[in-house]
Amino acid sequence: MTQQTLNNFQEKWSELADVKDVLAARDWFMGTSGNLAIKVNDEPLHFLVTASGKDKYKRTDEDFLLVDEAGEPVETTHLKPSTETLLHSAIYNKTGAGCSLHVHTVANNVLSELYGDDGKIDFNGQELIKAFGLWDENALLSIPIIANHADIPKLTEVFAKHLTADKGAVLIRNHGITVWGKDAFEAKKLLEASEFLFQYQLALLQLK
Ligand SMILES: CSCCC(=O)C(=O)COP(=O)(O)O
Ligand SMILES: [Zn+2]
Repeated sequence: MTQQTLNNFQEKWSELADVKDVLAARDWFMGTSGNLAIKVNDEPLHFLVTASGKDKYKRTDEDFLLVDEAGEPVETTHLKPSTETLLHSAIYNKTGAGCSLHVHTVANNVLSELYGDDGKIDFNGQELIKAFGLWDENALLSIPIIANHADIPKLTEVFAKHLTADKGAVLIRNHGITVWGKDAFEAKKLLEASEFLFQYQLALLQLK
């Protein structure tokens, strides 16, 4: 590893660890759920992904491991990449994204079930859709909802159909949300904006 590669690796590790701490403070990793990834190198494609099954509320030296474009560890390790690494691989293989985040929350699960049969949930007239770059007064943010296939290659195949832009979000029914953006800042912004919109919609439905 050259000094530059090492510096980049450490920088990306620390960026992802900082995002993980903020999401943990929001209590978005219940029961070891969730996984996070950040691209470290384009060619060959290498990205850091959370190790599977860890308590993501803790910060340790074994939180992430480096994997290749197929989601396989780059070096021999006792750590297992996230069971959902293939979703992150698909993001980096099909888009120009640099960071991808997946969390399970009560709000995203309840809404994915309520709107699951529609295959999407729409938001308009909401200030926070601007986080997705939608600034027009009549702009519509439509977040796709896909079935939660237990078979991860199958889930990835369905998920990958929605990887049509360098930033976006997909809800997996009764499972969670995956967002991606050009870097950690953008991915975190999209995740927070999505969760704000979900919490708002849930609160509104409860008042009706
Ligand atoms: C215990 S949560 C079920 C698996 C899951 O959906 C998830 O997000 C966490 O899996 P990982 O292998 O990334 O820890
Ligand atoms: Zn999950």
